[in-house]
Amino acid sequence: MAAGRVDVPRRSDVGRLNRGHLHDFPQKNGFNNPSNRNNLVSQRKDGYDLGSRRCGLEDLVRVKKDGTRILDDGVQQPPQKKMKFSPIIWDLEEKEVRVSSRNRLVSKDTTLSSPSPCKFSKVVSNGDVPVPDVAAVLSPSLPDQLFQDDEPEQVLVEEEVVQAPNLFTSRWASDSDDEDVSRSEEKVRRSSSLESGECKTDDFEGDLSNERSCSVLSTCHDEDMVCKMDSDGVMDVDDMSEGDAVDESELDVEEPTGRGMNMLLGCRSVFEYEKLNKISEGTYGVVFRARDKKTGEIVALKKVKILDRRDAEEFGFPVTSLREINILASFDHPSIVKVKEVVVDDHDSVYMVMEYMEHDFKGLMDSMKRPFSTSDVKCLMLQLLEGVKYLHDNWVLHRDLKTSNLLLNNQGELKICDFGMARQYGSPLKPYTTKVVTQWYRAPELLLGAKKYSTAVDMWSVGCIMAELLAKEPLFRGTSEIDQIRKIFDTLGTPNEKIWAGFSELPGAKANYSKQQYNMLRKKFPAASFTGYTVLSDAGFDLLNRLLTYDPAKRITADDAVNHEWFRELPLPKSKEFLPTFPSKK
Ligand SMILES: Nc1ncnc2c1ncn2[C@@H]1O[C@H](COP(=O)(O)OP(=O)(O)OP(=O)(O)O)[C@@H](O)[C@H]1O
Repeated sequence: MAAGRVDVPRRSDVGRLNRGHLHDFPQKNGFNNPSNRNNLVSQRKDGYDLGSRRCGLEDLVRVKKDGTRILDDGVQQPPQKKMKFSPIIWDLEEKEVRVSSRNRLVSKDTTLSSPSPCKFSKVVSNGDVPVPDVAAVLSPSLPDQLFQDDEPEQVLVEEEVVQAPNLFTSRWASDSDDEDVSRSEEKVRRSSSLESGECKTDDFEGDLSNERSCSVLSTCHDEDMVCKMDSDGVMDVDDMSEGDAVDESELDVEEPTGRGMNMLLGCRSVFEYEKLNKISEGTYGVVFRARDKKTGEIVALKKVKILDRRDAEEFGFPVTSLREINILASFDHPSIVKVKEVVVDDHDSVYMVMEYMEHDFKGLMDSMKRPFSTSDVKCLMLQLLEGVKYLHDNWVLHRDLKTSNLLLNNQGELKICDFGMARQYGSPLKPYTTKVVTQWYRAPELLLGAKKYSTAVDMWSVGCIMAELLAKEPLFRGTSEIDQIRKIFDTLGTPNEKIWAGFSELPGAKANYSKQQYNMLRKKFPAASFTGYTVLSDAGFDLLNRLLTYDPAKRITADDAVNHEWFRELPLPKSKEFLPTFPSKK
């Protein structure tokens, strides 16, 4: 453990132990390794930073025996109040956008200090969907004057602060950062004289050499999305289409790291980068290849798509993008694409600056003549599973795992990208939208309309990806939802109550499906083949079968999949450096 760090037991450990569905899972051929309950420790040994957190508040917060925390200023904090994983704070009560004392974050962590050139715009509702007003993108370093007013008992404490790269301690900081920081702090202090901490920063513009304000980040509107706030004033961005519950119960999820907090604060200009070419244009963003003018480093710039700039006031900042920035900026794992910073342009368009990855697997496999070898696939699957395990350990569902969202660089590193559909989940499960996961990779429980689902939906997608990596073509290519279900049933057999308890109660289970009695998957992946089918050992097939298990409660977890026998039998997983290289896409 690094000096000055304290180890905080992770909630995800508790959750995993409580999930219990592993007990239902049939023990077969010894492939089902018991869940590694100590995986967090072992992960740290492997260099993954999952559990270690630096508590920057030791001397700021004293804890009474009953768990009540007492701040230095004497404010008592109710026991067990946790900050949710969100650097954005919303205020439902106030009509005007403002910094509310109720949303105060207290931190003595100077590494989290940053100027906060916030420029807030009003939130506009379309009248149908209740859109809450945005309070602020808060800087933990906002001066106390800003908060010295009402309701001290509701002060939120950021309990476990992780030291992490941020704009002001990273290489992105300019030489004059210290000066800029203190200057902008001074500006914020002055602006704090505004009523109730309203943060008006228009007059910062042009004052900070390399920064622009992030006005867009304070507005949120999406047809199907609303941003909920719990009683603590902490945002829970949610998708309200498809009858998602407005469950006010405390999700109470910890923030994986503290990085996200700072990403959204002071933004540099996109003109620090030279755009080279467009890589791709997706639903939520355009992705460019670009060069950092200072360092020459090649990066990927993902421009957040706002439907029509003229209507930006109306449409606001897409929630999917807020989610993505929130999550990506907070995570730090070798299998998750890194967001280096968030930048804006002259028109307040927002860009995520990401590490550049030369390939995505969809494009790659389209251009490959032959499929990956078994040891290549094992290497790739291990990286994917480690990434998914990290997400699930940190209470995040990706909900859109597919080959085009898996990137590969020339060092053989696989990274998961596109967290636009990702969201936190909690225990007990709440109903979520089922319109997630691109159809071909969508789990049967989603296709059949289950509103409560969990990590197993990602594991199904991983199964589809494993099959695709092996065969170089998608496993279930449905042309519609019903065709997707049909294709799955035709291959894996039509499910019933016996193999999937609760199946018959699913909304989609009432339809009259043709009865396919047998699981035909082995035919597609035989143990030996002279006909060109992809060969897969018994252990490999066992893993694939467990990933593609109907009953989500019995589907293998990322934790168990990482430890599956297949990865230990010959041929062993290739090491990353020996993966084949491919001509870089431009
Ligand atoms: N860091 C990166 N480096 C290189 N290419 C990237 C990077 N991030 C994304 N891309 C490319 O851009 C494509 C789209 O990215 P992403 O999925 O994040 O955008 P999106 O708008 O959410 O797309 P979609 O609508 O397909 O979900 C990826 O498939 C990949 O080809």
